[in-house]
Amino acid sequence: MAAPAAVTVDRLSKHFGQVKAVDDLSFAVRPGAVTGFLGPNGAGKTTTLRMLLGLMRPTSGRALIGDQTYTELRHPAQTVGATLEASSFHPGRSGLDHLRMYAPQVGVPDSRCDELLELVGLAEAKKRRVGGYSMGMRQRLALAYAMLGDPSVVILDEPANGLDPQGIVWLRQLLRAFADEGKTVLVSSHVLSEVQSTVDDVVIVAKGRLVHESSLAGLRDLTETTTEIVTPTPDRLRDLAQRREWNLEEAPGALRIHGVDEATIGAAAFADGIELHRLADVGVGLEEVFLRLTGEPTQGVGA
Ligand SMILES: Nc1ncnc2c1ncn2[C@@H]1O[C@H](COP(=O)(O)OP(=O)(O)OP(=O)(O)O)[C@@H](O)[C@H]1O
Repeated sequence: MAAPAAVTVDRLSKHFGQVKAVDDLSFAVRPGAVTGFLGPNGAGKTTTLRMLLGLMRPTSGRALIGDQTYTELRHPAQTVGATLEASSFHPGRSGLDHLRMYAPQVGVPDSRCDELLELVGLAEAKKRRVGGYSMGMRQRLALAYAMLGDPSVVILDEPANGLDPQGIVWLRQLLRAFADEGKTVLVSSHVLSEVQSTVDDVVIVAKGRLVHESSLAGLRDLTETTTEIVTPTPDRLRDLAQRREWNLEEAPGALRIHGVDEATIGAAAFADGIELHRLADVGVGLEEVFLRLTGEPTQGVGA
């Protein structure tokens, strides 16, 4: 039997006057995996996370950690760690002071603060004032803050913001390690490419509503491989496609083969001595699938 969902959003809505920031949204997030919470700017991600963390009351519906709302949790810091407010640190205080002030509330010793600052790569900067931290350093501090109580659910709002490429690789490994420990990891982003090598599952929202929920593999199933070929000897290519049982389609001045990539077609054409003047991937990639789902205009593809 699958483990019960660690985060459940159930028919959740939040309206600000006429604006339906979150509109009858339902999804579930499982433990032991990294889930991407994705959608364009203004899709309602932060509003959803704020309701999940008890920072905002829903207009209707429920946002649950386990089977409780955040405000019902007996040990919130040990249950959920979040980085919603990465910019709200006091500029005059050091990173270490921030964690030390919070440690007694969470019930952990000061030594845990040093350990965590080491884990997030801030050991050398821990005594510097946060006002002098870069955006990426603040993200790292926010992560240390979230992890202080060793929570089983980790909720991160755009955690890659401000991180350099090495920082992004580091973050990916850290999130993977959390998931491998059995933690529930929910990470929001407005860019699929930023998280696609990190996440196991995706929850995609647009205009406050759910537009897709599946594994990343399930999202990949919506992609289409189509290769366009221009050759001076199209009959020979038609013959090759027939022998290989490829799905070939006639296009103006070109041939298109569905479900077979450029490398496979190029190699087969080369083996048969067929001259090619063009061999191009014209399919629908993961990013395009995401843009279509979220209703963003895409170039050259009917959305
Ligand atoms: N306190 C508020 N008062 C009025 N409208 C709000 C408030 N908070 C959010 N909104 C509106 O709700 C919608 C969803 O905003 P939200 O910040 O949740 O989106 P998001 O998906 O997190 O976007 P981004 O990726 O830009 O952070 C937007 O139209 C936003 O303007």
